[in-house]
Amino acid sequence: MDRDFFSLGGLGMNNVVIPEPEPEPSRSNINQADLRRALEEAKLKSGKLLINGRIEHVDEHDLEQLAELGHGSCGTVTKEKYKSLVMAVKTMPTSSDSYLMSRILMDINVICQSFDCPYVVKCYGYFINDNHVKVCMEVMATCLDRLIQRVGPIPEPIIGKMTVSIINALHYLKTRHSIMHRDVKPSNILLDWSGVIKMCDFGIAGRLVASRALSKQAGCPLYMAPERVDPNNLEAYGIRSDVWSFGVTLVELATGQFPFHGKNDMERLIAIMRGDPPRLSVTDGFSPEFCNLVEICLQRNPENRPDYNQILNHPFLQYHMVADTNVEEWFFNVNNQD
Ligand SMILES: Nc1ncnc2c1ncn2[C@@H]1O[C@H](COP(=O)(O)OP(=O)(O)OP(=O)(O)O)[C@@H](O)[C@H]1O
Repeated sequence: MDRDFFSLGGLGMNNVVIPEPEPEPSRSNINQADLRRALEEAKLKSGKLLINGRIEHVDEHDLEQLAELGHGSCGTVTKEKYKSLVMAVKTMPTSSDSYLMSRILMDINVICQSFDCPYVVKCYGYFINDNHVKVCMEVMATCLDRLIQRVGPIPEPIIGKMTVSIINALHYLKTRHSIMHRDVKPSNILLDWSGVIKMCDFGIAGRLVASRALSKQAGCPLYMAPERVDPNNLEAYGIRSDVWSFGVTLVELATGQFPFHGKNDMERLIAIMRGDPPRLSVTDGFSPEFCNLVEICLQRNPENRPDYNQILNHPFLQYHMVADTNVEEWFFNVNNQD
């Protein structure tokens, strides 16, 4: 590792406040001076890639584009090569919109500062210019959203291993950086060819103040906890809202389907606010421990949901932490069955 790397605070921005991404109607709350300072700070580290433990100064034009990997609401992800290193590069247009810019800077900052967490996708560095921001990450094989679209429900032992990684990532973000992810869903969980699971996409992560976050609307509404969807609830919310999104994700992985039904998103949101939370059943072949974990995470009252320490100590996690499950082999087999 480059000697100066840790003293520089990794590639993240440690000395500035990044205004929290707050979608409409609170856009005007974004502090423009903080945003400018964060952007200037980020530009100082633009073009520095951490490769094999050393920082290299790289010209983005030396990256060779190989293939498209996917796209989301903020930009496109492509497979690109620099010398012999193949990376996943997320390109997002630089925006005069403060909300979008704070989202981009938050994403960069969290991913760069989390370089010491094995459950967060690794970042090599980034490029920022007046037109776009390119974040260079390790290449993963797929996100879990695409995986279930292709293979359907995922076997419980594989979900067990995924659960251990997801909760460790969320616990790390909370305890080390005092942030909550706020967008936990299958498309933000990635799997590599050796069966390693990591979280990505920290654009709308929220800083926790006294264990609570304030901006309400950030995140994909369909995975949001009822207390975040409810327009009449103006209370701040805590990590237990991410625990709900994690519970919804578990049911989707186990059944292969998004668990709230309706003809459109509005009907699905009403089902989230008013309907019974989804459950798994032992009669469908799931273990009692798995059914119980889903049940306690999908409690309508956030105070009845467990925190990360309680989830890490839950019998389902305790079992799968040490279980001899070969995710790599399972993934190899599903890739080669058709
Ligand atoms: N490091 C990576 N390696 C391989 N594929 C990736 C990587 N990061 C992202 N992808 C792919 O690119 C897609 C788009 O990612 P991105 O983070 O931009 O958006 P998203 O999370 O899918 O959607 P949204 O931004 O709307 O939440 C992902 O769904 C995933 O399939």
